Amino acid sequence: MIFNFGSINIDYTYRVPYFVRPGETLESGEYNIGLGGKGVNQSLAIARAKGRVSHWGRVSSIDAWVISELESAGVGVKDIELTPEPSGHAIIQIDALGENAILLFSGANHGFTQEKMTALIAQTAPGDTILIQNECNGLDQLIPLAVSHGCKVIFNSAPMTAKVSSLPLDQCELLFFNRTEAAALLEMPVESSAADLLRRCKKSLGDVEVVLTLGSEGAWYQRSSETLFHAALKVKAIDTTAAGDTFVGYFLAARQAGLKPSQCLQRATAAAALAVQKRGAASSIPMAEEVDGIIYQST
Ligand SMILES: OC[C@H]1O[C@H](O)[C@H](O)[C@@H]1O
Repeated sequence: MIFNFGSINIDYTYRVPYFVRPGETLESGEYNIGLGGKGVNQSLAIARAKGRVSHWGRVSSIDAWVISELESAGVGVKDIELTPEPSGHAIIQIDALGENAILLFSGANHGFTQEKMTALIAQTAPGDTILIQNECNGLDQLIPLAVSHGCKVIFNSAPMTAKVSSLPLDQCELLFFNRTEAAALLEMPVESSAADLLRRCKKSLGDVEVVLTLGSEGAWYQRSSETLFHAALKVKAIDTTAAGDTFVGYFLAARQAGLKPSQCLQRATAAAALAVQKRGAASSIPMAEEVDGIIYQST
């Protein structure tokens, strides 16, 4: 079982010709409300990939429908708390190239107490996996707590903020970064090559496993002296929202099923290629059969 300590957001998505500029009022011709949040997207991706996942989260009681939606997708929901605070939400602009710009309101995602985190970790067993992104509060407490309980911590540093550099990342088992996140954390130029970023990761984080995602280029996996690359499938992106989350979820479900890192990369890149061809966050995450199909066609 993967326990995902993750955000739950309501996404308000607007298609725009370009991202709105300071002082400008820009009209959007298309608008959609849907389920999102990096945490929820990753839980759904694990479940759609046929992995076993239980979501730890907080959402407003007004948005209790989220729980039914996750449950019917196969995500464990018993530790999702309904709150009096407003849910986290995101205002997402999608431009003509399918790229996104996201404004985030944390809401209930930032209401975890130390007591609650201790209770969540207390129900795990040594060897369990805890997945974390950077949209909930308390990570500086949760990571050491999970590690001291014998859990394996997997961290996706999205969205990147200054606090990530103060987290005990060397205590994690596996880290997912994109190029911008890795460069910020390692204090390197964003134009740095993947090889340089990975070399610096090894120097700073030792033998922690690292997956470096490079969007339409592909993704790297590194562990000790083993380094692997898998190229992305060439597709036309219409909406890149949640592609990174889809990648993380599919990679972890494949790992949970005992596949080799090269196969985890293959499934994750195929799933992300499908996700960018659909609109929305949670709604764009493919089912395992679609991923099987695209892998079959491309080999
Ligand atoms: O990664 C995509 C997600 O980022 C933000 O958290 C939005 O909620 C969106 O669903």
